[in-house]
Amino acid sequence: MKYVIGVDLGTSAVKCLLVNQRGEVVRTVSKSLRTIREHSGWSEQDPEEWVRQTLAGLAELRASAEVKAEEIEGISFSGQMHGLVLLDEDHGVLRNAILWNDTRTAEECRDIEEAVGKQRLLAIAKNAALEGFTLPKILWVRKHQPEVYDRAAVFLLPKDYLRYRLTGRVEAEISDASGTLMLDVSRKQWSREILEELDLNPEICPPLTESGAQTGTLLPEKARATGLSPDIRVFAGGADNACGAIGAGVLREGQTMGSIGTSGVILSPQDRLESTPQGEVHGFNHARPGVFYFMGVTLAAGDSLAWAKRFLGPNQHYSDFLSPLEEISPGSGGVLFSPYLSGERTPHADADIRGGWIGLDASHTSKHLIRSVVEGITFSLNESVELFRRKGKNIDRMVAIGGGARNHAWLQIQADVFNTEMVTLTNEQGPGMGAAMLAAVGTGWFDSLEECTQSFVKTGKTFQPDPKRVSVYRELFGIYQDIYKQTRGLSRRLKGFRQQ
Ligand SMILES: Nc1ncnc2c1ncn2[C@@H]1O[C@H](COP(=O)(O)OP(=O)(O)O)[C@@H](O)[C@H]1O
Ligand SMILES: O=C(CO)[C@@H](O)[C@H](O)COP(=O)(O)O
Repeated sequence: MKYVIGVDLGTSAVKCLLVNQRGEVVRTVSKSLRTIREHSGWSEQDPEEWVRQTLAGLAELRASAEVKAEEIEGISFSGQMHGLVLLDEDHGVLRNAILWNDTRTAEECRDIEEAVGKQRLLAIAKNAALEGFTLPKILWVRKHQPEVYDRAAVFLLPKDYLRYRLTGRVEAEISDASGTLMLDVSRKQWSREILEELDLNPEICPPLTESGAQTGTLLPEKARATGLSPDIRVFAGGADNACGAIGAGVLREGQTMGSIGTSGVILSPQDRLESTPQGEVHGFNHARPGVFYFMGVTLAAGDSLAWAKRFLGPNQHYSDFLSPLEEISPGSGGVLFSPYLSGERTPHADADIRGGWIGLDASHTSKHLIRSVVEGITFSLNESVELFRRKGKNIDRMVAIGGGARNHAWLQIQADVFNTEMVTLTNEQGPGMGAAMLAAVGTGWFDSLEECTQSFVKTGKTFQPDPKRVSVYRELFGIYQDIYKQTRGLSRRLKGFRQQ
């Protein structure tokens, strides 16, 4: 039997999957990652920890599976998007990586809009200037840490850095590069225009590579450290959401994926990419060549649930913690939760908004709070679903992936709130599966991702919307939508009191 490995560098963990030629996941190893939050709105990780945990994960994967090193033919990567890793001339890391959910760069976003122009930015980069993207992070470092910036020779995105450390090759993969705000997304080239307007040296941008391209083999010392063959072929990989979509078989216009991981994502492929007038949804290059996708993001989706679990059920497994989903009725007894723990992206690109519960009374228990958190996360994602529908997309079937797809009661809530059929996968492994599929196609097992999908992607249970609950949720969603409008001013007034 032959095998490939998919590595997903997520936010909470790096996950390594060993997949055989039938698309069966033979082994998985997950190694947790620490996020550093020094100030409110900041979010960083240590790139060295990514490398250490990945090497440990790969070594464990190799040791626990009864396969010969030479049977593993390829490896590829998926990664959390947008994060900034700055390297010096010798490719040493200059500071902690600034992550996708770090919102310190509101000022730099306004600087970008002023220098490039909002409409021109949308025309080239297909996205509005948002705090999470890479370009404003580079400008923040230039402004606030000039001594670091002056030594910066090149930047890399998280999984591209990880791949560099395993292969020695410095390259930026296209689907991830489209999340930097520096790529001319249609042309698949770094945008000289954007870089020039912001007075950035184009050399800071690494050479580009396609998602399915081979980017070398493992460095001998990394092969020794992991027990893998130094001849294993390494393929570039993709942004985690692009890889999540590949793993879910979401490759074509007309299909939709709903992912609830640390963040929450609604993603739908596009043959052509016209930006929305104000960039309300993101537009990126898919890891399938020639295809793009629209995407809406809830910054703290699973993250909100994980936060609530820390004090409402720290020692419980998620299956027990989420038992109130079976016991409490839709609407959580009149309690609504807004999941703006890290600010928000879609549809309110607002770094200052903060979340909360509304409607509490003395009869409520922790069960109501837990259900309301799940409903609030789902309402927030429904804002993206509604935006897509307003853009003319027909969403009557959605493939569910990520941690949020592991709970049947939550999947039913998603079907009822989104008013769409929710489909699960029998071998759901998140973006790591998409990375493994890029390696499977790269090694020549299949002629195309479509062919690989037919053999690897297996759908499981489906959840149908219930018309009664759909109508209850429609009414609640209207109230939920008002929370943003009614609390925006309050969040701004509270800003000065946040932990700085
Ligand atoms: N069994 C479960 N049921 C429902 N939600 C879960 C479950 N396990 C994890 N989650 C949620 O999924 C999130 C992690 O999602 P995952 O896709 O594994 O991670 P990441 O975003 O880091 O790639 C957690 O924060 C949690 O909110
Ligand atoms: O910022 C985005 C997408 O624009 C996030 O989706 C990140 O890509 C992180 O993903 P997870 O760790 O939640 O998988």
